Amino acid sequence: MAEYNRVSECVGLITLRNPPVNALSVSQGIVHTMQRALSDPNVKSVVICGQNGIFCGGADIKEFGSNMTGPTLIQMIHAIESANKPVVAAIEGSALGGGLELALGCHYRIAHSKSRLGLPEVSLGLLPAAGGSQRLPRLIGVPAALNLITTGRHVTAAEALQLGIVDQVTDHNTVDAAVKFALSVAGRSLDPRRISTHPCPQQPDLDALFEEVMQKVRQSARGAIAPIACVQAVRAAATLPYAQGIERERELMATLFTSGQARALQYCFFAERAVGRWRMPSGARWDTSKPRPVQKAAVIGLGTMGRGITVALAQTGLSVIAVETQEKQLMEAKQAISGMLERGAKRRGVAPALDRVIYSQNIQAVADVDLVIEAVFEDIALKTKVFQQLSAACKPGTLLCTNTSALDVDQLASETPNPELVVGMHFFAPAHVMKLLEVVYGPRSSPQAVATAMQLGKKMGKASVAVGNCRGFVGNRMLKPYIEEAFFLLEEGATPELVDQALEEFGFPMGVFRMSDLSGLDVGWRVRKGDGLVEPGTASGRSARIRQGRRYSPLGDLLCEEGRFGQKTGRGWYQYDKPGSRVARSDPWLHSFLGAYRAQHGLVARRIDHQEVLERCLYALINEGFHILDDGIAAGPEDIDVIYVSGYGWPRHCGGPMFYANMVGLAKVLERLEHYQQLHPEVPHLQPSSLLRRLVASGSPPIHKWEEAIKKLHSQL
Ligand SMILES: C/C=C(\C)C(=O)SCCNC(=O)CCNC(=O)[C@H](O)C(C)(C)COP(=O)(O)OP(=O)(O)OC[C@H]1O[C@@H](n2cnc3c(N)ncnc32)[C@H](O)[C@@H]1OP(=O)(O)O
Repeated sequence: MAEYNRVSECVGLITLRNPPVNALSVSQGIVHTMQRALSDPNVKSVVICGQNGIFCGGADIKEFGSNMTGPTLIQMIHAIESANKPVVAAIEGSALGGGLELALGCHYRIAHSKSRLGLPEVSLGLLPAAGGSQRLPRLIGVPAALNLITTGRHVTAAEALQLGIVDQVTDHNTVDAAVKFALSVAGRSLDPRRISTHPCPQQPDLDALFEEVMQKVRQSARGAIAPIACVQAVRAAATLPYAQGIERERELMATLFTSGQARALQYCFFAERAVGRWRMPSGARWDTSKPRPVQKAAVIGLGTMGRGITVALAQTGLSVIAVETQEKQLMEAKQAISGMLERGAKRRGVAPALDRVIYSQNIQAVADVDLVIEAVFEDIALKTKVFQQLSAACKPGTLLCTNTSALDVDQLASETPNPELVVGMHFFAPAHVMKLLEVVYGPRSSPQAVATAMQLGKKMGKASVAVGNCRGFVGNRMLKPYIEEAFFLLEEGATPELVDQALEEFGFPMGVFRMSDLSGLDVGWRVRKGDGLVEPGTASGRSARIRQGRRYSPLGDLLCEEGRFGQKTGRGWYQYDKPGSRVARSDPWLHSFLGAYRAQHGLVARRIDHQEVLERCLYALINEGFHILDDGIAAGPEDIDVIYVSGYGWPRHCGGPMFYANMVGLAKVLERLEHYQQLHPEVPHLQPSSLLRRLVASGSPPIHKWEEAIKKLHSQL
């Protein structure tokens, strides 16, 4: 996996060969090839590069679960650093994690201008434990190293040069430049080039710096342990001799390596890639379905969602026709979209894509686009009308996409002459920022339409997940029982503060009630009204809380009747200084309202602890996830987990709801659902899904075997 050649007569060239990213497999022969180069008297210096334009993507993450043998990365890098001939890293593509650590063990680093470097181990629940946490602060100073190691961000070659990580940046052939450089430094003393022998650059008030960074990291980590261990490791670099620092790095890594969080984060890494390999129940798949090229798109309806989608498309390099029928709204949208494009461009240091967007009041302007995204108000009659107009206005073959969070994609498709061209593209607000996109296929959507929407989503930088058509698709369908349980907990004695605190301690950025205040209580109220669940009046007792044969909490409706829509009205589950304010404060009115409500309904408040909040809200959500898998709406648990981690704030270090269920143990989840179902028989979403029961009965297979197990279980039905 490492090839050795001699070039320019006296330079040993070691090429890492382990496609696709030249990950450092432990069995790799770098040590062996290094020994060859060092023992060859004709070799004066050595260059290490990677094949196919990528230096090295780091340690092989797939190997983390297995028993690893052979020289450790630390030993290998140490051997390189102690070599008595100069070793130069020729960095193209990526030098990440163990890849950058290997480069830091080299005496010099030459990078291509388009390469990117970083220590992203923290995002896998780890720390740079091949000496990276000890060498980087010695090379670039404590503050910069802390920033890179605790965030895991990748830096450009230009920034790496500025920080002092690399010695030279080239626009030309990197290996040639490195070989030339290696020849020029042959014979020079290597002592000043061995980073591990340097002290960390002096830093005034080190304690205050670490305290400040630790506080910041704890706040943003939301329960993740790796960022904290990263700070501790850098602190060791700043305060201890290298050998002791390495020992501290090893201890910290040992704790992280076997933690559930590292497993969860590594699962997320692979799950994000797995969702790109989508498949539909019809048998259509990513690798046999060719996407259509999309150069020109249109967005219909320029409310909040339409504006965000327009910005996302334009920033991806597409020409966009943005349509809004009312002149005033069109002008307002134009101003807002231009502002968003300008701010985005400023952040990314590029020119704003203002001229990529053409504004029109006329739907006929979409005549020659390749794809349309309809983003009008969430009303089936209005969307149907728009779809009919689009079918008449667009050139044959134009893909028609609807941005809906709840409506039936198949029903809309049936209103067009070409239902195979219709898919849902469910964006999340703000659409140019949020990473998630649900691509919703109906029974008649063609594989090509799905492939095109998935590819467009990927180009926009979204985690795009293909899902089947059902009420709420995947994300919102699972959210419903989660929210309902939270309402029931309030009826039984909890407060919004208690529920939110439990969920935020678990790792959600916002608890369910703060989130509801942010998105607006009126949104759910409108949906419940549409479903015929909202009854005006003040009926009391148990029967008033049973609707359509199941337990129902009218608490949200009652708040809406009071005009409490959340942040936008300055009152909701919390109070705010003024409408639009974001700082939620506990509201005594709400507490006395809850007391009066319980009294009116004959409910006696009891003490509810965090564990009950988590079990009832999370297990109800997870249970719906099992229904979704059973129904074939999501092809596998990874699809659900990516949706929850990228769009719903599920803490990444818990891997997503299905991974979490797997980690807690399916039997335990089943037992707790059964327990709560006995206590609340009128709550159908606490009734364990038959798939969960069948998986437990078949011995609770690990998550990577669920898909196979589900296929087997389905074939037995
Ligand atoms: C201690 C720990 C140490 C010392 C470590 O080094 S931990 C690993 C640190 N490295 C990383 O976190 C880098 C992870 N990889 C990436 O960020 C990206 O893959 C990339 C920037 C290197 C390339 O990106 P891109 O071109 O978009 O390609 P993909 O991301 O789709 O990846 C292609 C396939 O390669 C697999 N892959 C990538 N990195 C690794 C790795 N380090 N170990 C094992 N496999 C890796 C990835 O899963 C893709 O596989 P398929 O999905 O195609 O099967």
